[in-house]
Amino acid sequence: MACVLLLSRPLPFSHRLTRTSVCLLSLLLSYLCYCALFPVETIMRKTGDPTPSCQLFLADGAKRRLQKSIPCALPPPDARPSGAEAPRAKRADRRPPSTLRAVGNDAPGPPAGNAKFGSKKLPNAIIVGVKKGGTRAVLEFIRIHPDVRAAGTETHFFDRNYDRGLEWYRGLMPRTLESQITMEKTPSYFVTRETPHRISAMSQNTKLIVVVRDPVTRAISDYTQTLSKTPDLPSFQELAFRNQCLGLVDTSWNAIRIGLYALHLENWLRYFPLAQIHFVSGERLITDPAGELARVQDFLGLKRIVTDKHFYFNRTKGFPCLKKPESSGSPRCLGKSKGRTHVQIDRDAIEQLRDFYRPYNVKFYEMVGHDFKWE
Ligand SMILES: Nc1ncnc2c1ncn2[C@@H]1O[C@H](COP(=O)(O)OS(=O)(=O)O)[C@@H](OP(=O)(O)O)[C@H]1O
Repeated sequence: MACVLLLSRPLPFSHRLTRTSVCLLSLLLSYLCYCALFPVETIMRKTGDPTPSCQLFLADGAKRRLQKSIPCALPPPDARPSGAEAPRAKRADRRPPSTLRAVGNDAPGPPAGNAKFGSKKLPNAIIVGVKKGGTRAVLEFIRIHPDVRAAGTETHFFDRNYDRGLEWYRGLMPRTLESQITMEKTPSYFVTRETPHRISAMSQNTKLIVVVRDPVTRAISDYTQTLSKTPDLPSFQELAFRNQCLGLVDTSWNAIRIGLYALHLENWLRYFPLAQIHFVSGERLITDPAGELARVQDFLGLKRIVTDKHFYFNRTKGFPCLKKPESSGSPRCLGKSKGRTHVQIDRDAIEQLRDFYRPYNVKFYEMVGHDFKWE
């Protein structure tokens, strides 16, 4: 406008030059105003740019984890709940990375952050046993690793819910990014005959973790748990022996049967190579949780991120617990059902059970190539 008014009057050449400069200057000012009002980002979104950069909305840590999957690791359209918006459109999704590392408790739901990223996948690794071995401790300790996400509750898919199908099973899993491992734990799998075959039918590459513990202590732990729910239960000895004087052990009692590790393992080895099964010592898990977790991380091909810095020994509980996470919250011990005071069993019965299990234990040590020293 200013340009038009100035040019409408005849002026000398030098004045015309000045007017041209004024004109160019006003054009430049108009352009700058336009840029300020309509930034490039807005324009890209309006024109439907398909690859918005996630990095704009994520703090440093999350950026690093997402780098491999940029452009944005959105779930495929079919994996997103209907009507769900793309992550960047929602304020709630712009959570700090610390929430990705939320520590689970006894039977936790999925950590709050990261909820809309990634997709639900069938597990790459399963803690298959053994009951009362320390399976919850292993899952809760490994899931503080940023590259691990786990189903909080036991799914019992391969033993009790197999008829529901793999898609049902997948639906129970947390969302994961491509770089993350999906895990679950159901301790009864180890002693269920059909399970190895069914897991191998899902994927022959599934990594298996078995937390083993002295079968005598394990049986007493198992009995203590049942007794806490059924107070009028017969005595441990009555259940454990068909004839205690003759030292005849009742192997049909589940608390005894579960501890025959060598027999159960034979069944797994029909479907999986030994190298695909990792054995955690339930005893060392208590005395050296960081050492056991280092081996679990190596087995899963993970960087050793969970270390002794994450644990402290809680004297009141008598077990290792997780330290307070960097961000907030309080130290985390497992729930009351983990680390109970055991029912007192007389020494003779314990000795008889030790004699009974010895040959099975020796066979188990030979099979796995490791002496767990249960004496
Ligand atoms: N850090 C820590 N805190 C608490 N408890 C721990 C821990 N590490 C291992 N354990 C041992 O875990 C035993 C329970 O095993 P599981 O989690 O496999 O039990 S269950 O099968 O899921 O019911 C539980 O057995 P009990 O002591 O007999 O209760 C514990 O000995």
